[in-house]
Amino acid sequence: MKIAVVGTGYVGLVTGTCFADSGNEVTCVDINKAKVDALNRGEIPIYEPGLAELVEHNVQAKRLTFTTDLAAAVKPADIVYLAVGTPQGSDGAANLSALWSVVESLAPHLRTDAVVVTKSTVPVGTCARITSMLREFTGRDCDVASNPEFLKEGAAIEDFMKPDRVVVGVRRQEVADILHQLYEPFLRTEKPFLSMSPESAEMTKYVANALLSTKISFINEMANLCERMGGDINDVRRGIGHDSRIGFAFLFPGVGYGGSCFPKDVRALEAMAVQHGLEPTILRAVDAVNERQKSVLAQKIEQHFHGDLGGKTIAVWGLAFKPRTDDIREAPALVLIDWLLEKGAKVKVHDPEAMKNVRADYGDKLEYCDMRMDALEGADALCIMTEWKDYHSPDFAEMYQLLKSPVIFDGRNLYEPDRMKRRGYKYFSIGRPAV
Ligand SMILES: NC(=O)C1=CN([C@@H]2O[C@H](COP(=O)(O)OP(=O)(O)OC[C@H]3O[C@@H](n4cnc5c(N)ncnc54)[C@H](O)[C@@H]3O)[C@@H](O)[C@H]2O)C=CC1
Ligand SMILES: O=C(O)[C@H]1O[C@H](OP(=O)(O)OP(=O)(O)OC[C@H]2O[C@@H](n3ccc(=O)[nH]c3=O)[C@H](O)[C@@H]2O)[C@H](O)[C@@H](O)[C@@H]1O
Repeated sequence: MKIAVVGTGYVGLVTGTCFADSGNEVTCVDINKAKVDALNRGEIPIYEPGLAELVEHNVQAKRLTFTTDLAAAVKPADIVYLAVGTPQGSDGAANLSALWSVVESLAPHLRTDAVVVTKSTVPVGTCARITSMLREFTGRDCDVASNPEFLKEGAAIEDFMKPDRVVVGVRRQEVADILHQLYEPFLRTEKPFLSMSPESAEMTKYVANALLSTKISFINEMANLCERMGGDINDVRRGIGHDSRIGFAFLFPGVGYGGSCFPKDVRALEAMAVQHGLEPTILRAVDAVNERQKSVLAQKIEQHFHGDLGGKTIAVWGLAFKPRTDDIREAPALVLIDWLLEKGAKVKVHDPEAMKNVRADYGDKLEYCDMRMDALEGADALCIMTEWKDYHSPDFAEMYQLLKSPVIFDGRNLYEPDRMKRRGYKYFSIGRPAV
């Protein structure tokens, strides 16, 4: 099939590349010329494991191209995927301005039998609105479908190639058949292809992200409670997770969820509820708990240093909102760093992939260390904000020598408190006793 993917960000680039890899002819379109030029030079604008190799392979096979020319990409396309950003607007609802502008621009170039598919996360009713916009612009009924994406950054290729399920929202069975054919190569392990109305598909995406966010906020609240009552959330996590009704996934306590999706999607769903006259009690609580959780390490640091951080040097390991990505959108590490700078601390940072993005925002306000151990030299404490594999088994004796005082604030519970105590550290983590 000939496919146009509009919006070549995390989702658009992965979607386009994976569809090209399964034999389709894909043109990825973006409004950002610098990004398209970079892709045409063979440079990948984001860090996502395995993506660079897959892009290169499919470009060489002449199945994957990049352009800023929307008309040229749309004209021959059997399917036009929309994967532009849908960021949070000032009122909390999703801002769909990029999407509307794309729909208007592509309408004159759409083949009469083409299918337009939303891959972006869009509020319930968006497919219906695109359908009426296209009717207005083209004078005919066009097929518009929803196909929400469930990939995780850092595992995007794997998630796309081996999805737990594929969800499509369609008005006609013929459109479901076309999308089923497109996805068949990815469903060979008998994973379900679920066809429903566009409204249900759009809602499915928000409900999935909201439920995952709820699990995280729930375990974080329980972790904070454990700490005050003398329990250990790790033991509690194990204690509940073996119950097959509960399970272990997404119940790791930490410094709050970040990223470009959970925070905005919870708020967008909240906004939809309010628009429809429903009080989103749980969603508001999930968001509020998460905002509070981003400052739990700051509270521990403040207490330890008796509120005086002026002249102190703090090392921060992990800047990305999660491991295996360079994405720093809504990263909890940045909330901590802003607070440390405000308190007058000197901040030394390390991250395996995200330092370039942080440097673009913070410039010389921070000291950037290419090696994780360099960040520790002369530091009064180390804060761990992202659970990169690089931080799981460091040389604790060497760290002890490098740090000015052996104090660790671990926002991801990477180490065993008792062992840290034996190694001579003062060790604070989430939902476990400080030692
Ligand atoms: N990042 C993720 O892991 C996931 C994101 N999503 C959803 O996918 C959508 C896209 O997210 P990301 O890829 O992360 O966003 P992104 O910000 O990385 O990429 C969006 C791209 O769209 C381009 N764009 C904006 N206006 C355009 C226009 N008029 N014409 C052509 N291109 C245009 C931008 O230049 C940018 O390259 C969002 O709705 C998001 O909620 C869904 C699942 C996972
Ligand atoms: O809509 C989206 O954009 C995507 O959002 C999330 O994916 P992503 O944000 O890339 O990463 P996650 O692995 O879900 O992590 C999100 C945040 O939750 C945090 N988290 C995750 C799991 C956990 O147990 N505890 C926890 O604090 C992570 O540290 C991270 O900050 C969802 O997992 C994807 O299914 C979805 O497609």
